[in-house]
Amino acid sequence: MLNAVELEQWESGKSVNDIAACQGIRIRRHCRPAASMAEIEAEMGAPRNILEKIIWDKEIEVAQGLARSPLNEVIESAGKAPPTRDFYGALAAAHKRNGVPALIAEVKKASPSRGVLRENFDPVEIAQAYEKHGAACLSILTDEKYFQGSFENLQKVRKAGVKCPLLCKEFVVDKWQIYYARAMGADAVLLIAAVLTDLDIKYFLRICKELGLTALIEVHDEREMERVLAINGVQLIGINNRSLETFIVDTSNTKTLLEKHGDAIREKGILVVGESGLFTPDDVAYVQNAGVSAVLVGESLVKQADPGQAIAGLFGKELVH
Ligand SMILES: O=P(O)(O)OC[C@@H](O)[C@@H](O)c1c[nH]c2ccccc12
Repeated sequence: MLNAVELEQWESGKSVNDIAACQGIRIRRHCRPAASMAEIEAEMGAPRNILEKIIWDKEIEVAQGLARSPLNEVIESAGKAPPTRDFYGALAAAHKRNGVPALIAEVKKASPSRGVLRENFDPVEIAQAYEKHGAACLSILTDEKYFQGSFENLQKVRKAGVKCPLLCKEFVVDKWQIYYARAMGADAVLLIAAVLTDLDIKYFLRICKELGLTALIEVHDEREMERVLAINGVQLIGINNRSLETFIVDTSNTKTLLEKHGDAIREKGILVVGESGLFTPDDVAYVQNAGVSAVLVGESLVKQADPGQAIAGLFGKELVH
């Protein structure tokens, strides 16, 4: 059986990377999960940027995950997981209640651009502090190699009794990861438009719908925003102020993209999340005025001695549930 991507490739005679390039996607796939990185680089050259490097490692990691936990088993455990919590609904309600963008607080130990953000990192303690201080939802980094996260952290936070809906912050390239995230307790998954073709996004959205997961679709530029707005069934769009290819952070990115597309977004009832590089109440007000209903924040909270208390500092007031 061919999957949707393979079918399109077979019908058009184009490779996955040709199709992606036609959509303006710069990230290539090696599609050789059993090969060594040296062999892959001999064929394709070195990865062109950090995001491409992460994706190349992820393709190999997913193949290893599949070998350990076959797809049918993971689908079965996803089916047995307790029901999802409403990620979209929690953001909309918190925004209304507090009059400031709803907070998705990120459980983030490290990142490739900033290194280790917090020594003595206790994911459950941080998650509970965020929840106590009014975060609407939490984002749990699961990538191990570049962010020092884990699926175990996601599972631990869920099992510790945290009630906020949880976003699995992963570099999704394969449906196996979506079922796995659900099996580990996720209520939402991130899909990155810089990495995924339109067909990938549509296919993954169907799987999310079937599992009751919310998809947060991340865009960084005009082209990605246009692609995502042309896809039916999108509920949540994240505008990343940080380029995952260059690490450059620019909060005016949110403003520029919403000036152009805000009307279309509102018409469709899509909520926008302002992501990355937010440190002060002024930063939050700036993206709020640009039109976001929620913000995704990691570094500025996780770096403080008390990440829960840091929330009131970020918003200039206490948030309530
Ligand atoms: O730590 P910051 O600058 O507050 O950013 C949080 C979040 O936006 C960032 O971690 C992020 C946004 N999109 C991503 C995709 C993959 C990994 C990480 C991210």
